[in-house]
Amino acid sequence: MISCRAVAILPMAKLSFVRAEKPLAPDLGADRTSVSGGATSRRRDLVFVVNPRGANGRTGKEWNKLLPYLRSRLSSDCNICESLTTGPCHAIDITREAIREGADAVIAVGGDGTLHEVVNGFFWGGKPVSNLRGGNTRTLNIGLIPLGTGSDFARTFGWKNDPHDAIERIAIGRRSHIDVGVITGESGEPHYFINVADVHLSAKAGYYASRYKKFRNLCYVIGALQAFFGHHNKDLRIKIDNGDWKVYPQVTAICIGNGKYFGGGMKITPNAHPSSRNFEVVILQDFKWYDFVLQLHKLYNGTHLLVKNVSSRSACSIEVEEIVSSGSIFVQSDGEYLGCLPEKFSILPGAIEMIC
Ligand SMILES: Nc1ncnc2c1ncn2[C@@H]1O[C@H](COP(=O)(O)OP(=O)(O)OP(=O)(O)O)[C@@H](O)[C@H]1O
Repeated sequence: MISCRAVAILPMAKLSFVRAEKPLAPDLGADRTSVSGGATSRRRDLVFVVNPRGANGRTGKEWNKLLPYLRSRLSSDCNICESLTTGPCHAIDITREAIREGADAVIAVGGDGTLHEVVNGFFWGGKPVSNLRGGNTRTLNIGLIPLGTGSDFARTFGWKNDPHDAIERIAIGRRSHIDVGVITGESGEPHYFINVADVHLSAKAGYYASRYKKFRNLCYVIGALQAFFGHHNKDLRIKIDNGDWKVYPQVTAICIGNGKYFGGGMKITPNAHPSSRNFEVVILQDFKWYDFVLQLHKLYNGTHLLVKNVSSRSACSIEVEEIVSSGSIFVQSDGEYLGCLPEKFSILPGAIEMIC
């Protein structure tokens, strides 16, 4: 499995923007002004970044079925550009290029992994990517047509994996500022997440789950059980909101929620919300595999915070490191393997405007 962190630091010359194979409307750069209802309004330039391999290939099939409806619903007001990803991390490059070209919105079509890459495409070298065409007052939006296996980010907003609902949201165009998480490790190169970042067992579970996507949401339970083989809870040093370092004994997992759900519907950080301007940090300690099995239903309905050895608090930043470095404690962000500890997780309040 590839971590996008390495790819995100490639020089721009190596990146390529794949234009729509079948542009549905005039491409970016065409005349963008239309008159509707007697008032002059500019046509919005929407770039759809589609992962055809999402949900074990179902995303690509659904997208093809969706195109005629999408065209009929949106193309009277919007220029539509579709760009299919060709492999992991490609959505980052497409997004950056689209923003530089002056897109009004980049819409992720796929699962949380695709959304995660699109979010990372909004940034470059620690700063937001800007429109190179300049000279206008556009606001840049991110959108989502959730068509993944877990599609956990969408659950926080109560959105279903129903692309018609998503197209309706895009057509209406209501927007809201949401927070973005930023992760900085030893390399210093920032990496961004929008939903949940997590450490240790759950991150390892996500790593394994990605091999079983053909089993749909069951892949996360299979991944978690596999992750318990050879798993050891670890004493970790944690610093919250730039306070003092504290040792947390026998940590099973640390979950840093901007959104509420991960693992295909587990309500792991039930008090988190992407517009709250902070994370909910949930720490599980001293869990054995049978605790996981016995408490699984509580993880799904969010009542696990009442279980012994589970703690929760809100925070704007959290740093986590091993006491004795082994380089074996997994970190994942939005369900994507990122690397190993140490890492610092901080919130960027209201960093992105989302079509909600
Ligand atoms: N063309 C491609 N071929 C293979 N893999 C791709 C391609 N485009 C993107 N990917 C990778 O596919 C992975 C999964 O994508 P995505 O998140 O959309 O679907 P999912 O895993 O089924 O959904 P979820 O993350 O919500 O469970 C991402 O890690 C992404 O890097």
